Amino acid sequence: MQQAIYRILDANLDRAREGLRIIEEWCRFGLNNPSLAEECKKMRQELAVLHTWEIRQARDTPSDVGTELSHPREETRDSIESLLQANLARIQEALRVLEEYGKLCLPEMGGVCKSLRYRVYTLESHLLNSDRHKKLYRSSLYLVTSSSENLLAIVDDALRGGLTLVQYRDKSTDDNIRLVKAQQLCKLCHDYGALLLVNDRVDLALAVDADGVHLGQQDIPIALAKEILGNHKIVGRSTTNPDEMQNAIAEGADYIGVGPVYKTPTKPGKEPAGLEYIEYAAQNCPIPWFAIGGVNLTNINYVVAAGGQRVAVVRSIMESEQPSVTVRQFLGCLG
Ligand SMILES: Cc1ncc(COP(=O)(O)OP(=O)(O)O)c(N)n1
Ligand SMILES: Cc1nc(C(=O)O)sc1CCOP(=O)(O)O
Ligand SMILES: [Mg+2]
Repeated sequence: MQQAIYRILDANLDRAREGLRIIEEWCRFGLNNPSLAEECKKMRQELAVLHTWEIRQARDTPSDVGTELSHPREETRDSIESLLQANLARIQEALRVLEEYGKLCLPEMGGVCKSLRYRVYTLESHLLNSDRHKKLYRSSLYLVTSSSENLLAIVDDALRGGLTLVQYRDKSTDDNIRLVKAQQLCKLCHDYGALLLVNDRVDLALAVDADGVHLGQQDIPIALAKEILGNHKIVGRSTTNPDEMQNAIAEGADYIGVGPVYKTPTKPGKEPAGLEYIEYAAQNCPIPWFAIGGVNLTNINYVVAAGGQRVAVVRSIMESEQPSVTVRQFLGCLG
């Protein structure tokens, strides 16, 4: 019995690791995307740790009745997409098997493989999904809104300046008005081909068919938000330190907020994480991340020097006399 389970684990650890290597090669040589390639490599390494001597010892290839079995569809691939799709599915299947059989004898394997499966879903979104994730990748400036009578006019002007990512953040308005504003913002952003995410509220994001939601540390699990919104939508998470970053990645976040970089009245009482955390993110974060908190046109060069390539701002744009000009200036600094 134990021997049979170890053989299953051995075969599926191999499948998952091979599948990841195939995806990694495309990220590295096809997309020239070092962060996605690094994420694949990290996942392979985590699986390698689980692939212990005892499990490898159980291998018995000559008596494996499955080595000759292959589906005709595995013999040909008609595009890179179908190759990626097939291998991502293979990795997900293998991780599911590892999760289930691992529970019988190696309890820690279940948890690790579950988290890896979420990360593979995120990888899949970045590689295959819609324009939405590509737009997220390409966005270097993220406007997080604050309450304003001129909300739509400010966002409109900022979009004219080239902004491609907006978060509707409104902590105090009544829900019936919030719903209307979220609808209006969603339409406005989509008219410009930009993305709209809703802060905190998965229900509002669902109701207006927004592109996703931004969740804080106290909000619901990312997997649940994706169950509600669909895996094709974007879910982001705020982080203030490396542990929160690693948890968000393990949970399958599509992007994270990294901050506060500086003390900011927009988020009173939240101690700055500083440029050190930006440097950490630059070295360690494989998914898109946005430096947030007190970032403006005067200090953005420090953020960029620390490795920040994307920033999220509230006041710098919401309080600007000319949002479109400010957007262009930010985009100029972010290259
Ligand atoms: C891009 C981005 N990063 C961080 C936050 C902050 O989220 P949270 O910690 O949930 O705080 P509130 O914004 O809800 O007050 C964010 N909104 N966006
Ligand atoms: C909404 C928010 N979240 C932060 C975090 O660090 O999680 S800092 C922040 C406020 C950012 O506003 P401004 O650009 O006006 O300083
Ligand atoms: Mg929040």
